[in-house]
Amino acid sequence: MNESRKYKTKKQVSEPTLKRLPGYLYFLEQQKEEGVLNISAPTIGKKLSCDPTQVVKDLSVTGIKGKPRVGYNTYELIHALEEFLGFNRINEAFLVGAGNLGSALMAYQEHQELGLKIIAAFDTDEVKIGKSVGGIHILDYNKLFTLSGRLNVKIGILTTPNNVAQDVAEDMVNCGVRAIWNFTSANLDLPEDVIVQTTSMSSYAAVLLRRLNDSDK
Ligand SMILES: NC(=O)c1ccc[n+]([C@@H]2O[C@H](COP(=O)([O-])OP(=O)(O)OC[C@H]3O[C@@H](n4cnc5c(N)ncnc54)[C@H](O)[C@@H]3O)[C@@H](O)[C@H]2O)c1
Repeated sequence: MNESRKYKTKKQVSEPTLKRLPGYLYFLEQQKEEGVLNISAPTIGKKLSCDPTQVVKDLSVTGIKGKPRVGYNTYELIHALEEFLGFNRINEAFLVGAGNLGSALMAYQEHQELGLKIIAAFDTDEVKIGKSVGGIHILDYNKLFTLSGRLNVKIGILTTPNNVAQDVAEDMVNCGVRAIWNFTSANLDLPEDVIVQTTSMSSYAAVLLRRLNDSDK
């Protein structure tokens, strides 16, 4: 890869673009498996229902440019996307709240392919403490404070009940966490420099149901 190539800083990249990038990567990996060496923006756009101009704009964040009549080199683009998204680095994460959803996330090892590795889970429930799910130990929540100093983990996954989410999130931040993947419905109030990504299944369900309802009219 060209060492002089400069990535745009992620702050300049819009959230819709960032959300589309993993989809491009997934599609390109499929194409690589099928032996496709070069691929054009219109081909990518057609498959992913995206305007080719938008595809070119999105992929430009990696610093890779397609060649006229040839397109992108599949391998080069995959590598650049992985590097841009941080998928080829392993980022360690804590999970707090090893209940139904937390356990499902712990058992879902494919997160590692996205560069995210849950190294420990914490819970207050004595029945769960000491057990493990997907090879990940569930530890006493009180140990979060002592262990975080040693482990220097920057990512926290929040899967507690909503009513304790704010307190737990504040604890995570006090333990050095800089980015929280929030699965609760709580609207977290945290310092501005903390990155919070909320995955609210209820809002996705609301959009789905509303669209279904509209399409029936
Ligand atoms: N289960 C789902 O499919 C689902 C879907 C969407 C959203 N959510 C959201 O995810 C969150 C968890 O849901 P769930 O169904 O897994 O609940 P759950 O009750 O099964 O799990 C919550 C876990 O958090 C632990 N916990 C409670 N207080 C704690 C604290 N102060 N510190 C550390 N751990 C604590 C509990 O012991 C329990 O193990 C909720 O906010 C819920 O709204 C769940």
